[in-house]
Amino acid sequence: MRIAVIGAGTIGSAVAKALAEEGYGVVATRRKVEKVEWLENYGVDVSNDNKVAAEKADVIILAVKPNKVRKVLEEINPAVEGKILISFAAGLSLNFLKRLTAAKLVRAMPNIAVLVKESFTAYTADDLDRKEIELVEKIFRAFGRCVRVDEEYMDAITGLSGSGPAYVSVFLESLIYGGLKVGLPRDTALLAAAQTLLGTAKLLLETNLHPAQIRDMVITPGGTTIDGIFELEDSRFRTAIMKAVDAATKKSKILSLEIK
Ligand SMILES: NC(=O)C1=CN([C@@H]2O[C@H](COP(=O)(O)OP(=O)(O)OC[C@H]3O[C@@H](n4cnc5c(N)ncnc54)[C@H](O)[C@@H]3O)[C@@H](O)[C@H]2O)C=CC1
Ligand SMILES: O=C(O)[C@@H]1CCC=N1
Repeated sequence: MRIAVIGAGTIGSAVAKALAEEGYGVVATRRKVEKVEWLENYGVDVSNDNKVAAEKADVIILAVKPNKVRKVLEEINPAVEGKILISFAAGLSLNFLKRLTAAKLVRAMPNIAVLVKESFTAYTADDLDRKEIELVEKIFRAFGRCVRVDEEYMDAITGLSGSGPAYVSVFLESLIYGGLKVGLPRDTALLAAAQTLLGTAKLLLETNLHPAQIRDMVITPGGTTIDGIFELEDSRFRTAIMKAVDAATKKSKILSLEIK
């Protein structure tokens, strides 16, 4: 099984590395190939020839920015005809992609936690049989969890889990700042914030507890936490997060309209 990752930038190079570590034969392409030579240390072949990379691959992962997709597909067609092509491009629908290629299309949205093999990857596909879906899911599971969704949810997934690590990082940074404000050493504040996030996520995933239940377990009546929660509510923290997901989802919905 040979996989070509076309466009080894931030997400593409993370995926190429993860797949090579899981034993796949991987070629990663980028125009300035010297910027991805470090991937060779992980067993990834690197190239600036998209066409040859696609020709030699069984599965193609397209990890260029949405506005480069048309140009790259013009270049790698017909080498991808009938092969599985997984697009990571935000906002580009299966129908949009179908007009550009005769590959068997998968529209997928991973996130940057690919780097530690903890991505949440949602995907949608129309034309793949059961064996091909199994193959695609095996690829996604090499760098985290995956879920198949109806295409109508892909923009919302983009706004939530695709962009999510950025929001969570802002939250983490804010927790760290809070720790610094009340006098914690930097390294202690960072570890306290990150481990608290990790532990809470694990608690949620490993039990059937709803976040509201976890919140209530932490709030001792008349204790310390409720004073912190009061400030979050007063600052409309939840509204801010909901607005972030909503805005990124809307952007995903209009992205393909902006692309010629
Ligand atoms: N960064 C992220 O966390 C996520 C990004 N995505 C999607 O992945 C795609 C890439 O995003 P990023 O990695 O953030 O962008 P990026 O800009 O870091 O990576 C794109 C790479 O493609 C390369 N490239 C451009 N034209 C090329 C060509 N003709 N041939 C070969 N390589 C070419 C660029 O040099 C660049 O290294 C986008 O479509 C984005 O929507 C999806 C999920 C998460
Ligand atoms: O910001 C972006 O457009 C990409 C898609 C999801 C995460 N990064």
